[in-house]
Amino acid sequence: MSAPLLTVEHLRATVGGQQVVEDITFEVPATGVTAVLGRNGVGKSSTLKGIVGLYDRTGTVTFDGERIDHEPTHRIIQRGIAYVPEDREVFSMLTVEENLTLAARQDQPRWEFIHQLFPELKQRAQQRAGTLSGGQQQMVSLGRALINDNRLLLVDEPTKGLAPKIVHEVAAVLDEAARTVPILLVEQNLQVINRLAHRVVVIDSGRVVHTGDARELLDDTARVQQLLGVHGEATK
Ligand SMILES: Nc1ncnc2c1ncn2[C@@H]1O[C@H](COP(=O)(O)OP(=O)(O)OP(=O)(O)O)[C@@H](O)[C@H]1O
Repeated sequence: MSAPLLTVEHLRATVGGQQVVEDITFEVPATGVTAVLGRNGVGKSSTLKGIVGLYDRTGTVTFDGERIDHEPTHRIIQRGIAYVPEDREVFSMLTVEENLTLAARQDQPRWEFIHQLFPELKQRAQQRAGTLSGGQQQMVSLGRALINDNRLLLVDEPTKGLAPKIVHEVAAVLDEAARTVPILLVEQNLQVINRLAHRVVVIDSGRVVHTGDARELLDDTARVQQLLGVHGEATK
């Protein structure tokens, strides 16, 4: 693996006094998709929130050689780490275009890239985001991250609750985006992992229990069953 872009060491996170991440250590390379896997409630989302400072955390997080674990979230975002939350936070009363414009931090928002990735968002530019389908809102949410020239994307369960056809579309967008920016992806759908992920980090009870090549893990159905409690065929 080339030099990591993000290094997480002994990350521990708490929210409301409750410990939600025990002791997480892993690296994210500077290219490709690194998937965070694990059963429900093991601390995947909390790990992303700890990295971007949305939950109180201790431990060391290094981004491109610099410590970011004491920085506030807005400073981390300014460094070029985009965070796409699980619940598709869009401003429902604002239009698609307004949602995207508000997210643009840089002098030259990447409108062309966004419209190429999401032709539908161009057609629906004047529609209020709250009236979009779940899949379309997910596209807005991803668009809000991709409109900036970010250096790393943290994406939390982007296909959750979406119809299979839309899951496929979201995966296609992430696949395309991953050619331009590395992605740390929390995802439960193993077909999506199979399509996108190069490396995997498996969490159980707030700790990392496996890291390695995505294909190697997915080809080992017994190990998938052991680590994730799902049948290996779910990856096909
Ligand atoms: N804001 C919060 N308040 C209280 N408990 C929380 C909060 N966030 C997370 N937790 C708890 O921390 C644990 C880990 O949650 P987290 O959402 O990180 O897991 P996850 O692996 O992402 O799960 P899922 O796959 O179900 O989204 C769970 O027991 C959860 O209930």
